[in-house]
Amino acid sequence: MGEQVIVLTDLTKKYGNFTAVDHINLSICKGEIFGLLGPNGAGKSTTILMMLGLTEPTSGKVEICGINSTMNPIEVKRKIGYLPEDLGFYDDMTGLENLVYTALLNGFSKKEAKEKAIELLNRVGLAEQINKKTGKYSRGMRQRLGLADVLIKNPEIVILDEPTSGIDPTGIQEFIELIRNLSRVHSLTVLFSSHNLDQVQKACDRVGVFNHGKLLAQLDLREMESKKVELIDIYNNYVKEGGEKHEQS
Ligand SMILES: Nc1ncnc2c1ncn2[C@@H]1O[C@H](COP(=O)(O)OP(=O)(O)OP(=O)(O)O)[C@@H](O)[C@H]1O
Repeated sequence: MGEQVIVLTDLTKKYGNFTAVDHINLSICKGEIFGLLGPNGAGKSTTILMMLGLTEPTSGKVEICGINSTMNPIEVKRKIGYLPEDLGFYDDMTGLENLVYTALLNGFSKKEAKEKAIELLNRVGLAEQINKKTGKYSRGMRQRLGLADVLIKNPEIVILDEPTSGIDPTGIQEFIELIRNLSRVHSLTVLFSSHNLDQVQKACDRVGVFNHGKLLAQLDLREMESKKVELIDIYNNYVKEGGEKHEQS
């Protein structure tokens, strides 16, 4: 097994008497694409907030590259690039200007910022859109730009929260290919949180099935493929209690 970059130990978060995250144990290795799969309210976002050091666990701990997120949130933020469902840009600025702005905020000189921004725009497939105002970008283009934006600080881990919502099917496929390619070429560890089983299946190496705050199963998708086991069957088996059955699209 490779280097473990995300380690959750008995991680629990309670809001009053309600347990949003319930004793989760999970290790994710460098370079893996791991899916957090579960219906709304399963506890995925709360788990991510604890990884980022933005919410304190009630008990248990989170370690990111060996750093405790709760004790050292600033150090951890340097390791993680977090792409929320909808990242805001300055719509009257071009893709290039937006990225240069982020690079300057991250301490790059003007020359380095421009070089870095152009390199990343190329990497995410937006080379032809660099001088277009982001207000005119499609949802798929905005998400690519969002990915470039989080990659500026060279994170070891990228966390994507419902990254494909609102993108058309071709855009989704391209975005997933982009993530897989980035992970393969740059050994980037990716956490892909989604309630869309189909997309998680296409994007991820492994998947954790969440429901009612619990991590019910950890599945190796390539292994399942070779054994011809269907994710949808396992998912429905675990999540049926909550009444949410997933129909494959
Ligand atoms: N600040 C809070 N106070 C009280 N309850 C909360 C709070 N934040 C989250 N919860 C509850 O914790 C549970 C888990 O929420 P969470 O947002 O982590 O789920 P999720 O899997 O990310 O779902 P979604 O896909 O809808 O974001 C939900 O029942 C939610 O209502």
